[in-house]
Amino acid sequence: MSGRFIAVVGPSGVGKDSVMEGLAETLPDLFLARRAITRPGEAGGEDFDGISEAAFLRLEAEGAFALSWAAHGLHYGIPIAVEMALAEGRDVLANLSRGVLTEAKLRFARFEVLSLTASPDVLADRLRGRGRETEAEITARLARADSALPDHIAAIEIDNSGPLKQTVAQALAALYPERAAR
Ligand SMILES: Nc1ncnc2c1ncn2[C@@H]1O[C@H](COP(=O)(O)OP(=O)(O)O)[C@@H](O)[C@H]1O
Ligand SMILES: O=P(O)(O)OC[C@H]1O[C@H](OP(=O)(O)OP(=O)(O)O)[C@H](O)[C@@H]1O
Repeated sequence: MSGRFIAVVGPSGVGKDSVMEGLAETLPDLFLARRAITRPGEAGGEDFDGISEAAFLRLEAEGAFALSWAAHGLHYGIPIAVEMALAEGRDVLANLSRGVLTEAKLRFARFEVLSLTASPDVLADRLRGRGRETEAEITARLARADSALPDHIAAIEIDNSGPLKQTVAQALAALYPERAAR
């Protein structure tokens, strides 16, 4: 059977990449989608492929991305390699924009959404602590923090205001209930 495409969504700074890494530590067989982003490669945070806008647009036109979108003045792409991992039966985790969920649901036969939340104060602290964005960029990211998921998208919702370990344990239990039963 093919793997599941698991979209991880939520406001900037909520902990999407941290939770994805925590899940992959426990389940090394998970495939973490490495995104192409038009952000300088040394920017820090998640492991991503930093490319120029011209390179991004060329790759996008060539069909190199399973999904692509623009946000925060940047372009983002999920490499087509995820299709191969799914075909091998591996579950794929990808940090997505909430705006691309409808398209993703149509594209992937087995599709799940992990929606992470945290209070505005926690988000602001985390973004400042991460230190990747300027104060103006942080303000812009906080302004879109409460955008909702589309109505027809069912999601596993987990609050990541507490310890990361707790969130990872909750996500594991929700995504892999058979593990908890063992
Ligand atoms: N549960 C948590 N408790 C404390 N800090 C966290 C937690 N989850 C994430 N962080 C920290 O918050 C910052 C933003 O996390 P990150 O995973 O980059 O979020 P996102 O990918 O959603 O923008 C990082 O510095 C990360 O280490
Ligand atoms: O439409 P939204 O749901 O608001 O999401 C917009 C973008 O924000 C996040 O990007 P990015 O990884 O650059 O930011 P983050 O690490 O701060 O979440 C997310 O992965 C999307 O690419």
